[in-house]
Amino acid sequence: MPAAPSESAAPAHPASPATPPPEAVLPPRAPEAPAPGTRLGSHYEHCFGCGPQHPAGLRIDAVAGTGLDVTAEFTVRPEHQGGPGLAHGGLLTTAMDETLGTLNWLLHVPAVTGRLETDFLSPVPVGSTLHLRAWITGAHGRKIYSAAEARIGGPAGPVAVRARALFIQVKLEHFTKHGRPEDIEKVLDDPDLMQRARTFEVNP
Ligand SMILES: CCCCCCCCCCCC(=O)SCCNC(=O)CCNC(=O)[C@H](O)C(C)(C)COP(=O)(O)OP(=O)(O)OC[C@H]1O[C@@H](n2cnc3c(N)ncnc32)[C@H](O)[C@@H]1OP(=O)(O)O
Repeated sequence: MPAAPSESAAPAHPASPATPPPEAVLPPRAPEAPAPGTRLGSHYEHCFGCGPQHPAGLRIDAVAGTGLDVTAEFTVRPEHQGGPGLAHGGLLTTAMDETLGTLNWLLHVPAVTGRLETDFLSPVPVGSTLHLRAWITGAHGRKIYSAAEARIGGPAGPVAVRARALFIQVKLEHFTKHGRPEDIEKVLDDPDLMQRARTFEVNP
């Protein structure tokens, strides 16, 4: 049997791809970014994370912060259970993903989650309101690094969930090329949504 590698052979805290490397910088808030305090609304009405039409969705409606940050609230409903009376962990990860995704509006570039790391620090009972906050920690090339936390009971309550993420900038074609055609067609027929999406059109 080969000898186990010595502990000194591995770094104590291997660098995570979701942690900004030294060459990353904090990007500027885009001139087109919504003003601080603006409700960001839903990017797609059937989105599980933010869509008002989704029957079991999280309906997250984030608010732009003054810097590269957003806040949101999410109340856990019975349809979000994993353990009896408790929020499902994957669903809490979705809440983090959605909140982190709204940071797109502050940089004004479309980006998708490449990597998302979540720490679950305490159980979250059904009926709890999570106070979410997400912020950008750096950017380099097409990579956007960010972090988020969810506190129970109030903006200063105990942290129940923590996350960090690597988003990758994409062109709008990412969505029109890969999505199910009938859903794409409906979106293309929606002038309001397309107008909102086109304001994103940049060259990543
Ligand atoms: C209508 C309005 C809409 C607005 C809609 C907004 C929606 C937000 C919704 C919430 C967010 C989501 O859930 S989004 C849905 C979940 N995510 C996805 O479906 C993404 C699926 N993955 C992909 O499509 C692809 O892998 C991409 C786009 C992420 C990357 O592909 P690519 O474009 O070919 O680029 P690629 O060269 O591979 O990667 C670029 C750089 O990032 C690094 N990189 C890429 N992925 C990773 C990774 N997981 N971990 C580490 N590093 C990574 C690469 O090493 C490379 O580094 P270097 O070589 O440059 O150093």
